[in-house]
Amino acid sequence: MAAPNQPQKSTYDVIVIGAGIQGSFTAYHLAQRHKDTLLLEQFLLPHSRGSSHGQSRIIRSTYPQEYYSRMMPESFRLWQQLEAETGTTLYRGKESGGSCRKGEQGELTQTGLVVLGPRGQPELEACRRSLGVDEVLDAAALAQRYPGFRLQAGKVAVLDSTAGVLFADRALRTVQEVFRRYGGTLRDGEKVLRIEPGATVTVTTTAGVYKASRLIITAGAWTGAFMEQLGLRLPLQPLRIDVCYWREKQPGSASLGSVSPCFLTLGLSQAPHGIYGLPSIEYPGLMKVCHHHGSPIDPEKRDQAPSSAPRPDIGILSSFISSYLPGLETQPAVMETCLYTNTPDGDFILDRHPKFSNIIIGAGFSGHGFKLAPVVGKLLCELSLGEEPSYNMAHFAITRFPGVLRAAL
Ligand SMILES: Cc1cc2nc3c(=O)[nH]c(=O)nc-3n(C[C@H](O)[C@H](O)[C@H](O)COP(=O)(O)OP(=O)(O)OC[C@H]3O[C@@H](n4cnc5c(N)ncnc54)[C@H](O)[C@@H]3O)c2cc1C
Ligand SMILES: O=C(O)[C@@H]1CCCC=N1
Repeated sequence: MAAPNQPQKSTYDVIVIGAGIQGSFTAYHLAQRHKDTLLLEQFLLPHSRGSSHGQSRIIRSTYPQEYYSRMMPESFRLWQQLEAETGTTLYRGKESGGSCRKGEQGELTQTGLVVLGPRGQPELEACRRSLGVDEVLDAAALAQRYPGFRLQAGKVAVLDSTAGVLFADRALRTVQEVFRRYGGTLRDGEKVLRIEPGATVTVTTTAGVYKASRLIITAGAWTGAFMEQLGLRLPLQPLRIDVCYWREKQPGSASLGSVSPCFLTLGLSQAPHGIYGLPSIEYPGLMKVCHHHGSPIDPEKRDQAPSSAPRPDIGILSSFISSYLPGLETQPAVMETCLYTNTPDGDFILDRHPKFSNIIIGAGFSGHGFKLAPVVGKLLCELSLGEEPSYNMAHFAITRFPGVLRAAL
């Protein structure tokens, strides 16, 4: 809020639209580099209407695609740097300390992560290679290590012992605090209504008009609508995700609550999009197990789905749980909602607008962007400052989608 009788500042070096984890980390990098930065958020913070809310997200080194696994060491380092800068614990994993400790969040465990799938499945093999390990665990080896899991015939597990759980809400709050500490301006409860491109970009919100020589759009599930305004039809599909928490049949008996690893599946015929799970943080005794997919949704209407609407995800999860996690009940005890914004290939969009090179887009995080937000923010910052990005950006380019450019120009 500007002081009474003082005109509100309206000109910045850079404006970032959307204070989810991607916009907040982008703004953090810009402010750290002494750019006068305005971060705009439509909702009052904190809010639970986008993709970055909730207590937990998986962080892992392993990825089937090497262009993501190559970014993970830097991402781990930047998360640790933020922890050190603020004296805040942001995740529980091997690097951040021992195996079991009592903290604000209760009894937490160094989790690790197992990737489950058919023996020899190409993406599972790529995950194994990304970790530089030879070993795969069969059913007996996995059960010995993690008694809650029952691997089905022909399936194996690859262990990523670097993996852990990020405390998502706390991470978001922390990065925004540091952004402000570096001199950045965060205005929440202020929705962007219009963008006028040009050498100086003009941004009109519900509360004011701002100008900057650079603009970054990280508006999550709302990004597609902005892009239409700017002559681009990006293939972004918002999905409504059922976030499900499952109770142990006998509390403590299945070693699933707080002491299980994270997991994700690849190449299971019963769940081609994948299923993933995390030990309990938000609800003691419940395990978070979700389908890596959901139903198409307009983000403005996310809460209008009738409670009687079919929930195919629950059937897929129940069947997976009865086979692989038999210590859990087969109906969820708690269900919440979150949004993914998917691209057709599941890769992010991190690029300049093809016509307006001072407008940068960070979108399409396809349900796996949180862990990489420190690096994504750095890349979006570099793109906006006209610098050579630190990583090869070919997989994140807008031009990989035919037809998008023609619509723009
Ligand atoms: C259930 C679930 C589980 C996940 N699990 C993992 C995981 O384990 N590991 C992992 O790495 N990733 C995970 N992800 C993915 C990760 O959370 C997302 O990729 C990430 O949060 C996307 O952040 P974002 O900043 O792009 O979007 P958002 O958080 O949605 O931020 C966009 C912001 O822009 C604002 N905005 C939009 N329009 C306007 C406007 N007109 N004016 C001003 N502001 C505007 C929105 O209000 C919103 O706050 C998961 C996602 C979900 C939903
Ligand atoms: O990115 C992650 O680790 C999670 C689990 C796998 C699917 C998506 N999100």
